[in-house]
Amino acid sequence: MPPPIIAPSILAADFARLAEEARAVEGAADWLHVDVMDNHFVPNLTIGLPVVQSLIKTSTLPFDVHLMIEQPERWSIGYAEAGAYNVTFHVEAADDPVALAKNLRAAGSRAGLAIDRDTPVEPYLELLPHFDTLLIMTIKAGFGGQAFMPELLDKVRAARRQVDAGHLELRIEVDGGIARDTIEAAAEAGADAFVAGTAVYASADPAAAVRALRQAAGR
Ligand SMILES: O=C(CO)[C@@H](O)[C@H](O)COP(=O)(O)O
Repeated sequence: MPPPIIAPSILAADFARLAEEARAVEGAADWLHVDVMDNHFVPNLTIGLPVVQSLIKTSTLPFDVHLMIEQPERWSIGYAEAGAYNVTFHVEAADDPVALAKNLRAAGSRAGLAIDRDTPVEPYLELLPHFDTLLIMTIKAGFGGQAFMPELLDKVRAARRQVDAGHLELRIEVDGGIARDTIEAAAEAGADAFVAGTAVYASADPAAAVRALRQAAGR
């Protein structure tokens, strides 16, 4: 497996200082994870395209945009055109996930498929060749600071088997409750990209927290 990706989630950052908070993990993090929520797909509201368009200009980090929104077809391409490295939408919200993945790639970003807590992964494994990342929620999407759910790692194991059997170039990303005491189990299950909000931004030294997570991932 390739070296782990550590992606701090700005959901746990100070929203009045987003550019500074992004800079605080430059040099330590691999990607910056940006949670977009619309208060419909999930019962929470964060930021949208105009904020991401501005924030992306202030950072050297690749942006890993996680759309927790209805109608991802309407908004996804705008994030790709804004320069996002990876744009992930939820399978539960998309009408035609493969068509949207193709459109994202054509617009210049990587394409990610997200699976929420209550959605099985098996029906979607055959779609993986069309994607660059598979984001498996290890909580219910919507809020940071929730407890990691180890029982959801069975989905990671199933995805890892599929990725390895098909020799796919796809990152398996986990999101929710990832911290120094949970990241190793996620890595052992087969995840190779890790989103962490609270574990990074509740720390007095976010860059050091990222380095500690990388070490705890064990690879
Ligand atoms: O997508 C989400 C929440 O829906 C996550 O990205 C959270 O932001 C992760 O936060 P922590 O669980 O690490 O605090």
